Amino acid sequence: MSTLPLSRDQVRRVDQISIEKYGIPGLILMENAGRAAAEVIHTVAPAGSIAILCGKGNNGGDGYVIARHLDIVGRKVKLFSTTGLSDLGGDAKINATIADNLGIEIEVCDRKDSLNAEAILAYSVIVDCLLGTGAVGNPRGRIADWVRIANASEAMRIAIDLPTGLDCDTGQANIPTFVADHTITMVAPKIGFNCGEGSTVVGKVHQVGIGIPCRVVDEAR
Ligand SMILES: NC(=O)C1=CN([C@@H]2O[C@H](COP(=O)(O)OP(=O)(O)OC[C@H]3O[C@@H](n4cnc5c(N)ncnc54)[C@H](O)[C@@H]3O)[C@@H](O)[C@H]2O)[C@@H](O)CC1
Ligand SMILES: [K+]
Repeated sequence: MSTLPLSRDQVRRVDQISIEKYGIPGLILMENAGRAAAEVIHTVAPAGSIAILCGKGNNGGDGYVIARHLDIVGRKVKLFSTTGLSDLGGDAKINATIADNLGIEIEVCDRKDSLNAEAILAYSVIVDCLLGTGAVGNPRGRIADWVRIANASEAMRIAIDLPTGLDCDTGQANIPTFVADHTITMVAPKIGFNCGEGSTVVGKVHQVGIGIPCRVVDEAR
């Protein structure tokens, strides 16, 4: 696995080259990402209930896969999503549908008055699948509200790919930024983890492979 940090554009190019040039379906990459992340979560937080906060992009898609694999190993897990099934798309929708079909609890909070801070605060682990490499600028709307709720909780906080709010390239902590105890990052660490305020919000970084060979990562540099 490559340990050289990647920029936002580079890591997105890695995914694009894998899918378009080498024909690895995005759904397989997401499955590998979610399964690997679930294994790390089960290791660093071997007990306790787990809330997974999902945005509407593929970072949220990872969250539905993570929920399924944690459910398989018997963990109490609940998904909180900013977006209902009918408004999701692509691989995120497929994995949300599977989670829903399996009866994994999903609470959709698509209105300001349905934020449900108490419900989230009841969990001992909070997993941030709100924004990943598709994020631009300060987290907005419900995503910002949930980051603030998570940061105020006493739960163990785990970010998937990168903490929501952290600029992947500059390490600027936008307002608000999820302050993680652990960050489980796909393919390679991101440049922003070690510059700006990055090191103050990523916690312990765990790098996981998602089935992309090193030479594809090199092509994207
Ligand atoms: N096929 C792939 O490309 C893979 C992607 N993966 C995951 O997907 C992530 C990237 O997914 P996406 O490109 O869908 O992007 P994101 O999941 O980061 O989010 C994009 C969505 O967030 C919204 N958004 C952007 N900035 C915002 C802000 N500041 N406040 C509120 N909403 C905002 C956008 O309108 C868009 O709907 C990666 O970080 C990784 O976790 C992994 O599953 C591996 C495979
Ligand atoms: K995230």
